Amino acid sequence: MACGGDDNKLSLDSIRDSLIRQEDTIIFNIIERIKYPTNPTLYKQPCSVNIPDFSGSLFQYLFQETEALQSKVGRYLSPEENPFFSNNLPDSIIPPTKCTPVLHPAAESVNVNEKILDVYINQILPLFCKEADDGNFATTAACDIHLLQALSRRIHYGKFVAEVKFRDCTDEYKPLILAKDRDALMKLLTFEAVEEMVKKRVAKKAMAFGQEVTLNDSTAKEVKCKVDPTLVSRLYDEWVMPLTKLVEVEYLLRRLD
Ligand SMILES: C=C(O[C@@H]1C=C(C(=O)O)C=C[C@H]1O)C(=O)O
Repeated sequence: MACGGDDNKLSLDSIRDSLIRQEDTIIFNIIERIKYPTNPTLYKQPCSVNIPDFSGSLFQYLFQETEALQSKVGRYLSPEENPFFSNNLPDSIIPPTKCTPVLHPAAESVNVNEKILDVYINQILPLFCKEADDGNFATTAACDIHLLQALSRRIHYGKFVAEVKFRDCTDEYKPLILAKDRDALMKLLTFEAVEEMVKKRVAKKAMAFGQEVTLNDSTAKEVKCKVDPTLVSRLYDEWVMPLTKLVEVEYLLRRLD
């Protein structure tokens, strides 16, 4: 999706297919993260160890350093990737690929990662994980980073969704953008039937991906699931879809700049 070239390739169906595939990544990453408890010490600011020139949490330190390294090898040249810590990110040593951009240039200024991080630490982790510290901080942070990057990619995909919706129905979107009418934009871009399907599908996937696989069916005990499917459905209902729609609105408001 990063490169355009042939505008006809950009369709709501192909973008929705990508969102469906991204569900798999998110659910597998949740299953990995919830092997560990919340580990609140990891997110405590300032952290208990002394890190020169750094006053944030151990998690922030690990995440910031991970992003800096990934930035050097071009991660944030992709319009699908949005950094959590954009201050002082090092330049890429890899040159950008030459392609026609799909998104309006103002897309770069839409970034809701601060909100994602806040909701993740304060609401999502306590919902999915046992409240405790087990000391596995580096491994837990590695799982967090994978999951947060997958959530961020999915949520910021709202920019592509909004671009296609705008191209498909420009006459309907234009007056609402000019009037800066957030509520009407939100209403126009919302497809409730699609959202209902998403909630049902992610619950079904959570059930399938979280199953214990045994070789001998006759000795299999009652089906145990590694992640509660209703929680995955709730994650999408309360945070993933609302934040995707927020990104859509923010992008559309800048679409005519
Ligand atoms: C992403 C879309 O826009 C909105 C957000 C959705 C989502 O985050 O899954 C689903 C339907 C729409 O209300 C879409 O139309 O597919």
